[in-house]
Amino acid sequence: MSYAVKEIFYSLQGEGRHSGRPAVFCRFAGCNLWSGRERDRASATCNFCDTDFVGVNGDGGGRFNDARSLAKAIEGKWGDGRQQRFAVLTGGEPLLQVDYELLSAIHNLAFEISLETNGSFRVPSEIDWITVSPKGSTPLAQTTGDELKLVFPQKDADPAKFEDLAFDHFLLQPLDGPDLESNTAAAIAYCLHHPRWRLSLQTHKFMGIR
Ligand SMILES: C[S@@+](CC[C@H](N)C(=O)[O-])C[C@H]1O[C@@H](n2cnc3c(N)ncnc32)[C@H](O)[C@@H]1O
Ligand SMILES: Nc1nc2[nH]cc(C(=O)O)c2c(=O)[nH]1
Ligand code: SF4
Ligand SMILES: [Mg+2]
Repeated sequence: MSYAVKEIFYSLQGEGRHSGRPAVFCRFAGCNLWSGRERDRASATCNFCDTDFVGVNGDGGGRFNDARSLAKAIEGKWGDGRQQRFAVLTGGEPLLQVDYELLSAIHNLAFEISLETNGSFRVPSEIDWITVSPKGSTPLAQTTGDELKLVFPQKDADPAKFEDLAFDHFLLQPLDGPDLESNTAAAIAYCLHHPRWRLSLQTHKFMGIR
C-alpha cells in the first residue's frame, strides 16, 4: 500500500483530553466529506473545515511507497528518545488510507497511536486512542471510542444525539470561523447546563504553534 501524506510535524496535541501532550502529527491527504477545494466548500457535506489537506506538498509530506518508510518519517520528526512516543493520525480523513500494515510499522517504533476521524468509517482495533468528531447528519459507522469531540454548534448534530454512545469523554469544540467568540460562549453555556460535556479549545491556535 502507498500513502499520500500532506504533512508530518511535531507539536503539542492542541485539542481534546490529550491536549498539551507532545505528538507527531501525520496529516493524510484527502477526505470523503469535502474535496478540499474552496469552490466546493458550500456544497460539501462538511463545510467548516479549518485544514488544508490537498496534495502532498506540505512540510514532511510526500508519497510513501510502503508502511515502513512512512513510519520512519514519523519517527524522524520525533527524534531519538523512545519514551512517551505519541503519533496522531489525522487529515483529511485518515481512515481512507490507514491500514493494519501501517499501524504495525508505527507500533514497532514504540509509538502510541491516536486517530482523529469523522466517524464515517470503522476504526481498526489497533488504534490506542480514538477521537470521533461527527459531521452533521452523516451516519456514524464508529459509535465507540475514547473521546467524542463534537464541533459546536452544528446543524443536524445536537449533542444530545451522541451523549449515550459508548465513549469515555464527551467534548464540545467551538466552531472556529467568523463567529468563534459567540460559538465559544455557546459551548461554555452548553457545558455548564449539561455537565456530561466538557470544553475542548483548539489551544495550538492561540499558542501560535501548529
Ligand atoms: C481537520 S479534522 C481531520 C480529522 C477528521 N477528518 C475529522 O473531521 O475528525 C481534525 C479536527 O478538527 C476539527 N475541526 C475542523 N474544522 C474545525 C473548525 N472550523 N472549528 C473547530 N474544529 C474544527 C474536526 O472536527 C476534527 O476534530
Ligand atoms: N496542535 C495541533 N493539535 C491538533 N489536534 C488535532 C489536529 C488536527 O488537525 O487533526 C491538530 C492540529 O492540527 N494541531
Ligand atoms: S471531515 Fe474532517 S478533514 Fe474532512 S472536511 Fe470535515 S473537518 Fe475537514
Ligand atoms: Mg487541526
